[in-house]
Amino acid sequence: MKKIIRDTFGNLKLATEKISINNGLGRVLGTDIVSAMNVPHFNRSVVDGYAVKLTDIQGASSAIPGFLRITGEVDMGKETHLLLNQGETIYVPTGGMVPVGTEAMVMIEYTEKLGDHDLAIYRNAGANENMMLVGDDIKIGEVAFEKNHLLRPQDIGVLSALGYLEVDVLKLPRVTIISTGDEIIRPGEVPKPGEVIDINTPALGAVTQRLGALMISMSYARDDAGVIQKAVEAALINSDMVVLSGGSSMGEKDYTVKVIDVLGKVLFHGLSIKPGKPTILGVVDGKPVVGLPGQPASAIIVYMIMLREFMTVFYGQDHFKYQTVQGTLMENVHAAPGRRTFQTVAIKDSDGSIEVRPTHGKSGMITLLSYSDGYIEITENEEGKNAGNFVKVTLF
Ligand SMILES: Nc1nc2c(c(=O)[nH]1)N[C@H]1C(S)=C(S)[C@@H](COP(=O)(O)OP(=O)(O)OC[C@H]3O[C@@H](n4cnc5c(N)ncnc54)[C@H](O)[C@@H]3O)O[C@H]1N2
Ligand code: MOO
Repeated sequence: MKKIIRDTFGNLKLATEKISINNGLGRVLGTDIVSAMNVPHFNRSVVDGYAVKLTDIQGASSAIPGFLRITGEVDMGKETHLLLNQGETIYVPTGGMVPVGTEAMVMIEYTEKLGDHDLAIYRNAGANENMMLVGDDIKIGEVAFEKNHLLRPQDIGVLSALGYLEVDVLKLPRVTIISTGDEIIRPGEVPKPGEVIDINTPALGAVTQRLGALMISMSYARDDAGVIQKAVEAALINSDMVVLSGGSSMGEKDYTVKVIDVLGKVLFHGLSIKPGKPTILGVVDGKPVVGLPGQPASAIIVYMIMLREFMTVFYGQDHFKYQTVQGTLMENVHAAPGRRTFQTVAIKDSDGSIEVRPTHGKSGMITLLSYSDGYIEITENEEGKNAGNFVKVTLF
């Protein structure tokens, strides 16, 4: 699946848009960010203390202090034109600009004022100690971030330090989710026997959001090839990806694969995974059209796995790694032979060691996922896992 997604859609490019850096959290950079300035752009003190020449306090200690003449004080936030000469010292507050000639800063607690103009210093210092020099943080011309970098809170801080108010980011991939099925009714409606309140659209929308994409629309289609085809065509106008829920199997009224076949090309119908065997992937107008199994737990798990691959393609980087924890399996787990099994599990922290227990239920049960914390993967070549095995859990 990974390979087919990368080979077919590897060239899909998202347009960029300019946004305020204050809305940048979780967005992906559309350009390299090259620093147009040095940060800091003046030599500054990182302590409240006194500017010194190294030789003036060489060998100074609590027993034998160095004595210096105080010739001035730097004002916070102002440029200083003071000059530090041999035998002199100048007070500089934390963050203040250090005078030309300063070789180190000594913290105020290692000094003692003797009258208004004399200072005893009770320790020595190394070159540039307690100072931040021009460009120490970021140098002019330096690439602060490369294109496709995912912005975290600290990165927003870097952008602000570099003078950015706005930044170019990749547009969020737009996804339309279409739930198919004659039995599906909208959330909020009261189901008659045989009808089912839609679970998948809201849940898949939330997966979309969590993975950094945008659900632009959700719609419903009856089990009718013409209706589904029209819904897909309409969705493709404004979407980067279309997701159909239900109708992926072999039933008489399972039209997803037929519709993709008419509009474009079916890349695969069926994956050797459990759950999610009947999953479909197609391409229409160069865009992915995904057919998810209708069973809610299957649809959600398969979508989490597939969308992550698509986001890697869209954003050019694997930003959306799911978190994993390792723990000890507490019960034997059997796998479907020849299929990669995604076994849902619950985890419990027992005195610092993680206990992993399989959760059981039918893939039509949405609570199977809500009382699970994640899943373990059992490869197609394994028959299962045994109690006592150390396993990796991918968290939901
Ligand atoms: N003869 C076979 N039958 C089935 C097979 C098979 O290989 N041969 N595979 C089974 C597996 S596995 C799955 S998964 C399902 C997939 O079926 P579809 O993708 O065609 O989905 P539907 O038939 O439309 O629905 C299945 C089930 O899920 C409920 N559903 C559908 N959409 C929603 C929704 N939006 N919200 C809540 N629930 C939904 C639907 O009512 C059905 O109960 O096929 C098996 N059958
Ligand atoms: O493979 Mo279906 O997706 O078991 O529920």
